[in-house]
Amino acid sequence: MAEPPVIIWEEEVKSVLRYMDLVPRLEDALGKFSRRDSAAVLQPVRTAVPLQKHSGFMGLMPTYMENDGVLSTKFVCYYNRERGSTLPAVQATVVLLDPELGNVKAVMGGEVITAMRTAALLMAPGAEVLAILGTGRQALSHFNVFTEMFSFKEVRVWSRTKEEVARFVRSAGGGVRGCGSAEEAVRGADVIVTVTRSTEPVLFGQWVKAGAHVAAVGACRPDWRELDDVLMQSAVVYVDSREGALSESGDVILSGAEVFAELGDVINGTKPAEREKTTVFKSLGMGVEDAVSAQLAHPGGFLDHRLKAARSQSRTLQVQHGAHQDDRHRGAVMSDLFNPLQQEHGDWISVHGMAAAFLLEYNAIKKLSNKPGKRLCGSHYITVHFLLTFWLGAVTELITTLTASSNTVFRPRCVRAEHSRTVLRSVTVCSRGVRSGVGTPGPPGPVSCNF
Ligand SMILES: NC(=O)C1=CN([C@@H]2O[C@H](COP(=O)(O)OP(=O)(O)OC[C@H]3O[C@@H](n4cnc5c(N)ncnc54)[C@H](OP(=O)(O)O)[C@@H]3O)[C@@H](O)[C@H]2O)C=CC1
Ligand SMILES: O=C(O)C1=NCCCC1
Repeated sequence: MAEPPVIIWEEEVKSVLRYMDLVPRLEDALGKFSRRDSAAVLQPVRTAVPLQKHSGFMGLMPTYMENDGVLSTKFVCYYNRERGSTLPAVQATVVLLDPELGNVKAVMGGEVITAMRTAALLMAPGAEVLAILGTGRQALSHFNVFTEMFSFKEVRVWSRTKEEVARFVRSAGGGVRGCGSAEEAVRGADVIVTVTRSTEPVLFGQWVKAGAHVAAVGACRPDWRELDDVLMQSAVVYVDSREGALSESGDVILSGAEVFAELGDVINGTKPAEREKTTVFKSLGMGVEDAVSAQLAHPGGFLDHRLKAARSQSRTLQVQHGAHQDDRHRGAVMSDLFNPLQQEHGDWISVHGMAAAFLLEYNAIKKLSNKPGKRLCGSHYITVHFLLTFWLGAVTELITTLTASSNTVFRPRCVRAEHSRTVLRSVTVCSRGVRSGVGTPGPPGPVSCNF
């Protein structure tokens, strides 16, 4: 008999999913999708069931990845809420099934998955000014991932409600300029993200700087728009799915714009990323993105130990978002990369490092004590003890991080840090300064467009 399904709540999904794990899987999934190999990805266009009475629809997003043994569907309810409503626009649930038996293996909250997988597709290396139109849930996830991955000189935000702009600026913790109009936000921006529930254009081509990249995330029905015809017809248009765009995107359908490529085509190298031109990525969201995200968070999957840890500890592990300081990018990438490495591999190396430290200390003290006429005691002992444990602790942590990130036999898969945080804690406190000197690793490769 099949096991009963596991329920994974939003908080747990949030605690296990990280961009560093998600980004390469999304990249792989989008590439597979665009090859149109039905054994790699089978994903029909979303079925939308109108919820007329509530100004919304329920989207069904099934996906089968035969080669990977992943079968899933997302149910997503989207509502065009009344202005000022505090109810969420998107509610989602992802169901993972066993493709052979057909039983449900897991049911998980789909809002974090939706927010993270949507934002993770949009990258913009080298851009200096980011403009976000909209201040809701997607606006925040896009702000988080963009500012984690890239160092913008300026971030501007606009939404039609002044108070919402002020709230967004406050919650972003500084470094964001609230704008009084969409035009003010957009003029001169290198990257523009539209994340509104608008059904009419909010972004006009005449405002958009030549060579800018637009990530258009809202307007997901065939008669809804966020971008005007001028922009759609003058830009090079990328989509996540051609079929999806031609049946669901008002911006594509009503403007008559030509779809140049799917993101997967760029990943596969069959179509170029036209970096010098004005580009639009029209995002609608795909089931395969939810499938790989859910597979990541699923028990028994790649992040199983994080899920177990999150469940067994009263506190949950945190998805690190950038500190709102000048070094936000560096800090966020550092913590995103090093915390998991340390969590996964740190104990084993730290325990050995501490043992080595004590051995060295023992030998040093023995040697000093054996010198004719010398006896090591009192303050001398404390000095030697402090210097050795402090600095060796710091060096141990450095070695931990570097070893865990290497691809050698010194990276045992069985190592899990959750067993003995107490051992790590002292070392971590000692070596915080040393850690920040390890050097900034590059951010994970852009999922896709790399515009
Ligand atoms: N492509 C994808 O994969 C996904 C797309 N989406 C889409 O992203 C968009 C944002 O979703 P989400 O952040 O969850 O929604 P929220 O309700 O949290 O935020 C919506 C934002 O849009 C603004 N807005 C609403 N109506 C208008 C309008 N007529 N003109 C200008 N601004 C408006 C709101 O401003 P105010 O506060 O003033 O109302 C608010 O800032 C939606 O269109 C949704 O369909 C969502 C998930 C995935
Ligand atoms: O892909 C998704 O998930 C969504 N896309 C469009 C709007 C609702 C959620």
